[in-house]
Amino acid sequence: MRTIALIAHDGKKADMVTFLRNNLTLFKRADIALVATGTTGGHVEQAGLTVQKVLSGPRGGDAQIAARLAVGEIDAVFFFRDPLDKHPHEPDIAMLMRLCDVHNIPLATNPATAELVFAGLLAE
Ligand SMILES: O=C(CO)COP(=O)(O)O
Repeated sequence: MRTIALIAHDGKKADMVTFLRNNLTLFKRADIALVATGTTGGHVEQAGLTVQKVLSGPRGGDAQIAARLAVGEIDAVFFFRDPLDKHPHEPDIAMLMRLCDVHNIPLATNPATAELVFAGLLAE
């Protein structure tokens, strides 16, 4: 079972939904579990997928996902960041990205990279 974390800033949520819809059949595979920050998770559900939702990002959701990946519970993070907007929880975002590097967890910050990482995960 592979677990993928899905996170998208508000300006990138539409991109996340498009990415999920384009890969819906593959995401529905029984051996892939999804976890998402709160608001992103709602969009994931609307796209037709089952997802475990944690808190919204600004309320600590990024930190929850970071804690889980630090103990080996998450295999990849698809985090569609909006580089053109400010975020009050920037320290949490930086922490999540840092822990991906500390623990060598694939981190895709845009759909093009996510396509490649997802294909790699499926090929394993
Ligand atoms: O803020 C986020 C990531 O930093 C995303 O949080 P939401 O999915 O709750 O909008």
